[in-house]
Amino acid sequence: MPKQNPVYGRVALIGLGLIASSMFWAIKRAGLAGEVTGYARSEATRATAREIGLCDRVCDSAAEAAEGADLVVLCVPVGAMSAVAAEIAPVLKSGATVSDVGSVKAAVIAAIAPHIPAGVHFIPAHPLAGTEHSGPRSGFAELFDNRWSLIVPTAGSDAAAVAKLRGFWEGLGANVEEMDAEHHDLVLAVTSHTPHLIAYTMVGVADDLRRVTDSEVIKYSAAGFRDFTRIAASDPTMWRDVFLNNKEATLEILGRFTEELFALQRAIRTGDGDMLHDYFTRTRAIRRGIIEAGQDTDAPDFGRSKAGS
Ligand SMILES: NC(=O)C1=CN([C@@H]2O[C@H](COP(=O)(O)OP(=O)(O)OC[C@H]3O[C@@H](n4cnc5c(N)ncnc54)[C@H](O)[C@@H]3O)[C@@H](O)[C@H]2O)C=CC1
Ligand SMILES: O=C(O)C(=O)Cc1ccc(O)cc1
Repeated sequence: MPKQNPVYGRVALIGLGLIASSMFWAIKRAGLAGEVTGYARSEATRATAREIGLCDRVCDSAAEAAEGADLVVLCVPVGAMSAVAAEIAPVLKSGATVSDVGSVKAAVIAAIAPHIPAGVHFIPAHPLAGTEHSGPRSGFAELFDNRWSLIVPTAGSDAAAVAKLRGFWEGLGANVEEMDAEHHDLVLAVTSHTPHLIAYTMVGVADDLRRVTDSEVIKYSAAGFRDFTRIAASDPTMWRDVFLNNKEATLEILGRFTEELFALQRAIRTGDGDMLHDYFTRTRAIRRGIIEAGQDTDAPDFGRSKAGS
């Protein structure tokens, strides 16, 4: 029997993929809403949602799902946010909150904000939790447990509405912090966006090489490369939109990455073992710092016990 602790009367989830389906199961787990409506663009996704009981009511348009909702969460790829916001704008009820879960914030705010009518709160958010899977069957209630969810209030955001959204995300299991959009986009460019691009590149290089080495790249792939392939299996539409909409920060970090890579390349070519050793010692300390701060819930135990050696 789920706990009953409703924060909103009705919640509408637009775009029924990994994040929305995880939100739905977590909402039900904690009883955070009286009713959850949902909409996805494709008929097949709506049919799947109805089949698996994803949402109390699956609607045939975004406007139908959003009408009368107290909280509307846009869970579509970043590039689709503007069109969805325009579609729901006329039916939003006064006092409602519109939020989103997009991986980029400045561009998403610019895309959504112009459509938000007076009397409706707009409070962007971004859960830092996900997997390489997508679609309505990929979600699970525990996705946000003990993960960060960043709330990015816009100019003039209503404090009570922000506090309510914070309580909602905490009810979903997340730890909540507030951050401004530009800072968010730079931090995410370092911690998520550029690493994804590097994983895509590495798997692409291996794929080119596979033509030379036949199937050995797959057969003998070690843990590091397997991690890259997991990340590189992420949804192409979502990640295309992330890079097109967090251009400046990603290019800035990619520029720095390239400089470091050239420095390491030079050290290898010139046989500068000290440089390589110093560099890897510094990066190992960063990893250990993350584990000691308890910020890597997936880290195996040996990571902690060896941290002082
Ligand atoms: N996948 C991840 O690890 C994370 C994703 N995000 C963000 O969450 C959002 C959703 O991502 P996922 O749930 O992973 O994607 P997903 O691909 O699993 O689901 C997206 C859903 O939106 C629907 N959709 C696409 N365009 C639409 C439109 N114009 N109108 C209505 N529905 C539309 C798709 O049919 C699909 O059901 C994205 O903005 C992404 O940047 C945030 C945190 C983590
Ligand atoms: O699966 C992974 O490794 C992730 O990095 C998950 C993720 C992907 C996109 C986000 O905006 C936030 C988290």
